[in-house]
Amino acid sequence: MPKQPNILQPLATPAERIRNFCIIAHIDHGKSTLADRMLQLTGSVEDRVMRAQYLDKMDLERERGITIKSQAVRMPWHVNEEDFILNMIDTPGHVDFSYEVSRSLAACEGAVLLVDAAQGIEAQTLANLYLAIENDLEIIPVLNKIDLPAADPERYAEEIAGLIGGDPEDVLRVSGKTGMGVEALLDRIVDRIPAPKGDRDASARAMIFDSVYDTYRGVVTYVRVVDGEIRAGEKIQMISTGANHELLELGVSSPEPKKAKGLAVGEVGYLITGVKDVRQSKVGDTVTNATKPATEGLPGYVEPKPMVFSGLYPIEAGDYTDLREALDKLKLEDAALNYEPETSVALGFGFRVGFLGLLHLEIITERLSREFDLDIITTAPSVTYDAVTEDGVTHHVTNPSEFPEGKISEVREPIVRASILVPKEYIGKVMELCESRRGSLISMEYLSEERVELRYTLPLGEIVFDFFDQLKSRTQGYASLDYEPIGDQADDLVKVDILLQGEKVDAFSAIVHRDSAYSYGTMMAERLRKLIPRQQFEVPIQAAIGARIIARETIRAIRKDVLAKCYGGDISRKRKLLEKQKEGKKRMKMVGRVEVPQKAFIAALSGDVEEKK
Ligand SMILES: Nc1nc2c(ncn2[C@@H]2O[C@H](COP(=O)(O)OP(=O)(O)OP(=O)(O)O)[C@@H](O)[C@H]2O)c(=O)[nH]1
Repeated sequence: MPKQPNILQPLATPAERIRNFCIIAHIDHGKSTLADRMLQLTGSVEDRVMRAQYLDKMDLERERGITIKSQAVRMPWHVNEEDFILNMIDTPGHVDFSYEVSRSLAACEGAVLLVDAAQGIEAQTLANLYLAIENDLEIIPVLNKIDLPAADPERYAEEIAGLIGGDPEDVLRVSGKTGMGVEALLDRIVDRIPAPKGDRDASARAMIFDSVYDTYRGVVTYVRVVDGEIRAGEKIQMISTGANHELLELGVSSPEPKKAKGLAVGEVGYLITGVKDVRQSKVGDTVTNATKPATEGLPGYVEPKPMVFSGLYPIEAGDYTDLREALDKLKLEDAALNYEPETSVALGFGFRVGFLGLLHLEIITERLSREFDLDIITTAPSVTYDAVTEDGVTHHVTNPSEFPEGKISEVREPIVRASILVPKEYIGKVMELCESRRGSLISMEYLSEERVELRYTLPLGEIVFDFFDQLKSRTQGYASLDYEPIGDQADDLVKVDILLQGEKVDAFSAIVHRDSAYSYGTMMAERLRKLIPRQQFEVPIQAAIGARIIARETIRAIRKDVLAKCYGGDISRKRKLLEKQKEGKKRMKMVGRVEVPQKAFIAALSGDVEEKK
């Protein structure tokens, strides 16, 4: 008798036995813990080797408890006498990575909507739910953490049913921690989520939903096959660039990588082509067979676009080359990271770096310090402005110091639509904050008796700074925020320069609304007055819009004579003091005639200001 193909093996699994799903949840609602239980229950990971948050491979992720990179896992599940393959696609939870989230969702037919039974729906639950609905996914609502004493499943089941329709009784109740209800959830995934559909005889079309750089294996590209099949050993083509690549390895993660003969319609797996850089294998792109390429890519491909820019400078000038090398390395694994060299009077040689958002910035700077042991200073994050000069030319400004001089007819800035969820008693405080940041209210909607969703349009430049911290502190941590860019808009924006004895200090230039120009100018001038040591002459510190001075502080003159103290004393002590002064000078930057310790610049940027002695 011919041997039956084992349908649990890749390439042999018929599409109708596959279920592709993801888990969407707000941060900390227990996605990773639930994924761990699923791995255990399906026998994908033995109890012996199970460790908490198995799928969060990066140390930094585990420590911060956030998921940065999505991964896919293939798990067998047996129900009603039949074998199935469940592909769980992990999605990053944060707004900065929403494009990656949308691609992960597009690789699935269904989504488990996971909500903490003690917290209820939060902003990221909603944002991801909307994305899942846009992608036509079947939604399976689930309340998690029902083992918690504070859990209130009845109340939140109502809230969820009110949001997505259906019966509150239909909302599953599980505990990722104890494993309660998780088997029933796996059964329901098989039952409710549609099997993938595709044309097995067509040229291959597989969507890249993740691309990860691995030091040992090079770039590992995760794909979901939509049509046709990809076989090990063949040549593949990237549709966006037309580039052909040799397929060195193909396989599935179960969850450890396992080589396979191929991937057919509906399957999820990884490809290794030997490319060195994730830019050659971009999220959203379509992979096809090089010999019989599909003519059209799958819809939805977008180039990642940096939204927030900041200058990164080594604190020790000698670390510049190390910083460049570190950025070059990070770029291999991060297609959204962009940078170019930049010099600043105040901070020396560094880089202008583009990020997807603030969390992205934070992750990169933290990795530079932890993994590369670099001490760096970042300038205040800024967005991209379009400044139109009177001659009709548009200047794309990612660094305030590049803002064009002379008459400007219009300045446009990026705008986002923000959704903020808060308990109703904080509505007033949130509105106050949004209004102080030039927000305009679009709508206000009660999700339940307690909770409200406020929608605002806000300039991105107003929220990149400390908006989230402000929001949290005004609502005792209860508010959650999500936003998406919706284009740009003109406003009365000006560049404020800070001058030391008439010389501009580039690192402190900022583009702000005219109404905030004065407060920005006085704040920076005051900080610098406190931080810069007295010189042998008087030093004016000014804030200016163009040629117009809007604020002024003065550092009074002093004659700093180090030798005065040892008048008549012994010569070796005098020499020592002179040496010491020379040492100190090395760390000084000259702005015109003014000597400024680099420390002062750093402190002024970070707001860490103590009055000098
Ligand atoms: N009591 C209880 N705690 C849980 C349960 N599931 C998760 N937790 C805890 O909730 C916290 C967050 O869980 P994670 O699994 O890290 O949450 P996550 O949603 O993956 O978080 P992100 O990756 O940051 O989005 C951890 O401290 C878990 O131990 C549960 O069912 N019951």
